[in-house]
Amino acid sequence: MSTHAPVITVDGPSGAGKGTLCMLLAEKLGWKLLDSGAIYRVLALAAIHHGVDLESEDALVPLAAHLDVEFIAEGELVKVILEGEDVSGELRKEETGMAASKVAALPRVREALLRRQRAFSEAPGLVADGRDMGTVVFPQAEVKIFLDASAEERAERRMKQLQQKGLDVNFDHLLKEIQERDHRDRNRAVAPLRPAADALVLDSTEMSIEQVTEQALAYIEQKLSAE
Ligand SMILES: Nc1ncnc2c1ncn2[C@@H]1O[C@H](COP(=O)(O)OP(=O)(O)OP(=O)(O)O)[C@@H](O)[C@H]1O
Ligand SMILES: Nc1ccn([C@@H]2O[C@H](COP(=O)(O)O)[C@@H](O)[C@H]2O)c(=O)n1
Repeated sequence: MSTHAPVITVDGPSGAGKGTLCMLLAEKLGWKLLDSGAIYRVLALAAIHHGVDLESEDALVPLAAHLDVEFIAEGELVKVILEGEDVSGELRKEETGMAASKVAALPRVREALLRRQRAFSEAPGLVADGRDMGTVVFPQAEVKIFLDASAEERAERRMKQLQQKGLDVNFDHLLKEIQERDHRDRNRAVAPLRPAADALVLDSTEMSIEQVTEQALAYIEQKLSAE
């Protein structure tokens, strides 16, 4: 007998705060967490390591279908092992995000990664972070949130995040990269970034992490108690 596990989806553009919110929600609810962006990032890294063209759908599909990756939770951090190698640092780089958005635009690549993402759903529940969690991967999700923020605010947040890691970054360059990735993610032919029709849209431009979490939790409580 299969047991139904509830799903909360959080979609939105890069730097809107999805990862931060999803981690807090998963911790608070004691639910599993899916960082679907990490899967696209791992695929992009596998392609780069094997010298595979990021636009060659024929070469990327078998790589996606046989990705040898392990996500190991270590407290608040997740160690990512690709083909036996720790790629956690490389995974979070801006250029890896850009490469991920190129492979993510290919329809058969997305198809090849669908089952792997759906397999994360298990009791007592799943919090899923991505671009198409509420529209394609978990259309039946009990709660859907679309977290947004202006591109300028997202570039500002990313700049602070990278500066905290000791990196020297340029705001205009970051903003341009964010806008380019937004454009690719929003305009691709398959699973474009957009809110599901039944999602709560939260614009976090002028909200703190605490305010976003509070509003999300209130909405989740309301939706789950109405089930
Ligand atoms: N409401 C907020 N106000 C200010 N800073 C925020 C807010 N939400 C998140 N941040 C900060 O912004 C940065 C980016 O957040 P996060 O990584 O959660 O975004 P994301 O949407 O998951 O991005 P990506 O899709 O690229 O992984 C982090 O440093 C985080 O602490
Ligand atoms: N459900 C998803 C998740 C991610 N992507 C693509 O991967 C890129 C990297 O995602 P991050 O959340 O880790 O920044 C992103 O720009 C998308 O192109 C996706 O298509 N679908």
